[in-house]
Amino acid sequence: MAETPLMKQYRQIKSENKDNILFFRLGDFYEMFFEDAVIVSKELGLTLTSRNKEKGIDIPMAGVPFHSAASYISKLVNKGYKVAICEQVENPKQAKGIVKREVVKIITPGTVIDIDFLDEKNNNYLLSLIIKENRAGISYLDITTGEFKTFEIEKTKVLNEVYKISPKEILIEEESYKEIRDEIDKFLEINDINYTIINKLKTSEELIKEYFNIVSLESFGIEDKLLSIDASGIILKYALELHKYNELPITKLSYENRAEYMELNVATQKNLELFSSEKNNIGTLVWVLDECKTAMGSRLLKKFIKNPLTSIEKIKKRQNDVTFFIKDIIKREEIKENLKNIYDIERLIGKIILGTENGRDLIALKKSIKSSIEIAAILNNDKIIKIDIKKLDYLYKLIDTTITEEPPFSIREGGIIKENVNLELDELRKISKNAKDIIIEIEAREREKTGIKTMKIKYNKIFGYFLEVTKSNINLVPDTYIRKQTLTNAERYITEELKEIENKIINAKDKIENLEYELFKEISEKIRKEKNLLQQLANDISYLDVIISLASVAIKNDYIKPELNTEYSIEIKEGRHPIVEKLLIDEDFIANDVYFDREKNLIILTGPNMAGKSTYMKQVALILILAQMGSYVPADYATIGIVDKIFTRIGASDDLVSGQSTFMVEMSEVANIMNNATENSFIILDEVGRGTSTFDGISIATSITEYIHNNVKAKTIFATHYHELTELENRYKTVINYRIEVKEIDDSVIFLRKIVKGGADKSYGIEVARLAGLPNEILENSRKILKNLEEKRALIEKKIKGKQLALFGGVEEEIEDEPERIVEIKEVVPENIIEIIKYIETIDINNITPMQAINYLNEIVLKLKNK
Ligand SMILES: Nc1ncnc2c1ncn2[C@@H]1O[C@H](COP(=O)(O)OP(=O)(O)OP(=O)(O)O)[C@@H](O)[C@H]1O
Repeated sequence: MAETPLMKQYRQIKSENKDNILFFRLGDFYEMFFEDAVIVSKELGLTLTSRNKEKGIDIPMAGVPFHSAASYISKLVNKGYKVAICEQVENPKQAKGIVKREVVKIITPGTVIDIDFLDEKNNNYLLSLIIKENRAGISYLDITTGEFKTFEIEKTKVLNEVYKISPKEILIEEESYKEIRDEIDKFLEINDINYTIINKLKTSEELIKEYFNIVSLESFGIEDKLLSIDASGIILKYALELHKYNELPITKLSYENRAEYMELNVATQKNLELFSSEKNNIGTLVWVLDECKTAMGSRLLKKFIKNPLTSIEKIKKRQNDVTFFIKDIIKREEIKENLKNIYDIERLIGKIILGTENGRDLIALKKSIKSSIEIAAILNNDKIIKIDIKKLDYLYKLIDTTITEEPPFSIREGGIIKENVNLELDELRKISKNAKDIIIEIEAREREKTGIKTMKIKYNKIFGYFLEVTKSNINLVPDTYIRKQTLTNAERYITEELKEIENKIINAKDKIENLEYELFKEISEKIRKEKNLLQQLANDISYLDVIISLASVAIKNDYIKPELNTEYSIEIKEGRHPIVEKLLIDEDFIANDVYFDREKNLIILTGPNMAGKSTYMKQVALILILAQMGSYVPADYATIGIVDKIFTRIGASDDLVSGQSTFMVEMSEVANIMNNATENSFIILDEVGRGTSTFDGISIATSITEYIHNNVKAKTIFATHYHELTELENRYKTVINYRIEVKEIDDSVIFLRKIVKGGADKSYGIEVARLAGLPNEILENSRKILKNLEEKRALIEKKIKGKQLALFGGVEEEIEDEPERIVEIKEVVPENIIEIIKYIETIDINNITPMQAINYLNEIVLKLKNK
């Protein structure tokens, strides 16, 4: 069979939407064909059918009903697909030939506007990226709230910033993509972010000016930021095209100076468990801090957490606001009650601008405005937020006097507009309301006239209103009645008068619906005019919500106000880990101090597995983040010199995904830290060097510590199993040893969780194994082996030390010209230690040089490898 006109139309539209799944409107359904049908049937579990054969081949087809399409679309978009919605754009009854169809919008993961399908506590960002030489321009937009920001940074920091923003979709300029393809491909895959490669715009500046109706970019502070201009142009064009140049809720573009925020790289953001990309945030910092009453507040709180400040004035402003609400319990609690009644104003105003609002949205807005006005009254002269009450009051009254309290979901149904708003509407309503009375009147009159006492006026969908007369009375029916239907016991008639009334009722209903729709849109338009005010209100309310949440959390968890300054030193007394302390059920959290100044800035932390080393280090980092975001902190006392960056090297969580060896990942992260940390940074190193053999590990750990001491000078905590590292305290003035105290009773250890001065002398691995439930037999055997090993090791160490043959430091210095030899000593796994010891013991250790010792070790390794 030849191609039908409909399929011809389909093909034409599909050819312009190759990258999108085409939802093709056919009556009450959206149909997908060919490849699209196969994809959606798989992704949405729809039945795959087929349409009349074309050239002898079945056309695969799948469809969803129009009224429930939104949830299907959102599922597809969440899976990363782009969906083009193709509608019938003329009335099928009036169409000559095939109905005209057009794509009216395209929905992509970063441009979803249907907020019912978005997570309310997370922004839905679209981000654009452009790179030139070693600089990058980034813009990001949440189309549901209108937030549109841009900044420029060094190219090396792109991924850190993108991870902070966590966009749903990225637009990457073509040349830029080529440049960073290797890094970004992996990153996008791991973090499940969709991307589109996009051409640079030649007219970014013009587009921005035209969209915002401004003559110069100066008002946005980006007149000389060429990369930002290009990145913003890309986003704006993309969003406008997808929404077919309808008005978007974007009212301004702001330039962000990223240097005002603490730098946190991707690994650090993950390691510190600030937030989770999942909905479930349990065990994260957000989980502890989020007592916000509004979704807007929760979204802003996440931004605070990801972006601790570095400017002391700005931190203090927030801190003072938190303090205000800690002190004024009455205002705090009263405002909280009001916040509970505030809806997502940010997204409501977005809907109004996009034209997707309904009556319920206006009622939600009204209630939110009412509570906001009450909040303003409670705050009175306390200048925490600056709301223009007069204008808000006008908007409140506008909605209150016009929109019914419980409007229907659809704005086409009527029942939205109150009485006394519009004369014509009231008249029409009267007609429709009176219709029933008129019908009753007619019934009475006709009974009287004909003498048929049992005659009734009834209604059904086919005939509308009709008169029903029982068979026994048929002879009394006048000629003017028009017979419509015969039943067993009765006849049904209509009259001219009844038809007339019926038309009036139907007409009135249509007119009411149309008029209500028009009036509704007029009211929306008036609200839309105040979008700047409402966006400002949304900002103020979210800020207030976050500040009050921080105050409530501080009180509930017994936090204190940290002192902040621009000095180098940090002192925290009785600090606690904000998350772990909340997760402990049977145990109390043991608080610990930390102290850094220029004289002592490098802590070597030893202690058994599971004693609490990671907890301690992370708690220091988290307290810094809390302090610099303006929050109170879990401690008894804290004075904090502001830090510019926090770095962490912890664990091996990413290794599985990236495909690199654990050691490689570890070393590249350490390299990144060494290259980027400044003396104002704070560094956590957990077990660095563990990814390779003991000997290499110790050498590398040692030289890292030395490098930090000599060059970086950042405040650092280095947790390690290598007690050998504790010797550095003797060599370097700024190094200080701490350990986590344990108490040994017979064969078991009790973790005291207290940090004390000095290094640990063993690692208690077997004890931890016992706690983990390893069978006794294995434990006993391990203890014997360990004892044996320790004796031999002590013996060898004595011999080696006697000849300045320490396995680090000394050796390193002597073989400096051949550093690669150290690296060769790999893969010496603990099980092989006995063999190594045996081998070493055959050597006359008193008569060899350090170089020879290294050579011997290499030989051993080779032997073991070849075994
Ligand atoms: N200060 C503390 N007070 C109470 N419990 C603590 C404290 N610190 C740690 N813990 C508990 O001990 C557990 C282990 O702590 P952590 O992971 O910090 O140990 P670790 O020394 O880093 O271990 P490993 O070396 O095996 O990584 C925590 O999950 C927590 O339950």
